[in-house]
Amino acid sequence: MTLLRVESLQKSFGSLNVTRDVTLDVGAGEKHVIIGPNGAGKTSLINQIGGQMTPDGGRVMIDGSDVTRLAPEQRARLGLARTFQKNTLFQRLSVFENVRLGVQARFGNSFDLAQRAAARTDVNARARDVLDLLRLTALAERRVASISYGDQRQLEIAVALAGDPRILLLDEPTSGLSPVETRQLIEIIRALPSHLGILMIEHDMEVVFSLADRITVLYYGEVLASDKPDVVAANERVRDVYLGASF
Ligand SMILES: Nc1ncnc2c1ncn2[C@@H]1O[C@H](COP(=O)(O)OP(=O)(O)OP(=O)(O)O)[C@@H](O)[C@H]1O
Repeated sequence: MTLLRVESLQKSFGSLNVTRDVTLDVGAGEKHVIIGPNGAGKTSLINQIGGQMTPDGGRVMIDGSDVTRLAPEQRARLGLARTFQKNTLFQRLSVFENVRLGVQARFGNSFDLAQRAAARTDVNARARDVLDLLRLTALAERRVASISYGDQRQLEIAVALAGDPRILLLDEPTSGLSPVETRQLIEIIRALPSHLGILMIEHDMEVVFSLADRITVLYYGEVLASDKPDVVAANERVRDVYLGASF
């Protein structure tokens, strides 16, 4: 089942075409990885899907609904969540409080006043479950500023997952991580709920090929290939312009 579909997306900054007729989709349970050289337009694409950037043409569909003109919060209500390249955590709050805010951002206002006490229990329970999923339970009471950079990157994913999304966009989740932290994150991403559709940007080829069900290669804003990992790895143009001789 297709959860996310991008159709003929176009975006230019003056004469620079950062997104050129990009079409791709992400199904339930699929891990779809976007690769491409620096400046290929990967983050611009994710920003248009997340609603942080408005495309000039084409459509973004979530579960069949056209969300191209919707604000990020409205897309979040339809089940889309994302992380950013830069850290967006509240450094002075605890790990637990950050995740709880993530739960409240999605569900907080919809709880009935008379159900406040029960709702608080639900929010806390949900936050605890998400911390568990991301293996952060032992750090729950620590202030974010006091935990490692690698744990903060995991926490960003926890916050994104707090609202129980159906589609998760990850912008270079392993950037800046050590090899050990990277391997741990691969395991965590593998163990995320099986119904979740994931679209992620990644540079580390070990991560790409150990996680991806499908790979889309962007080159100067255009889709060069979009297929299963072995097919993409064997694609001559992809090897010429990006992967090189080692793959
Ligand atoms: N708001 C903007 N205004 C003008 N140019 C922009 C803007 N955002 C991005 N660009 C340009 O669009 C091109 C694509 O940038 P983008 O960040 O999407 O690429 P990327 O593939 O994510 O790169 P990287 O791998 O380095 O993160 C770059 O040349 C960038 O300078």
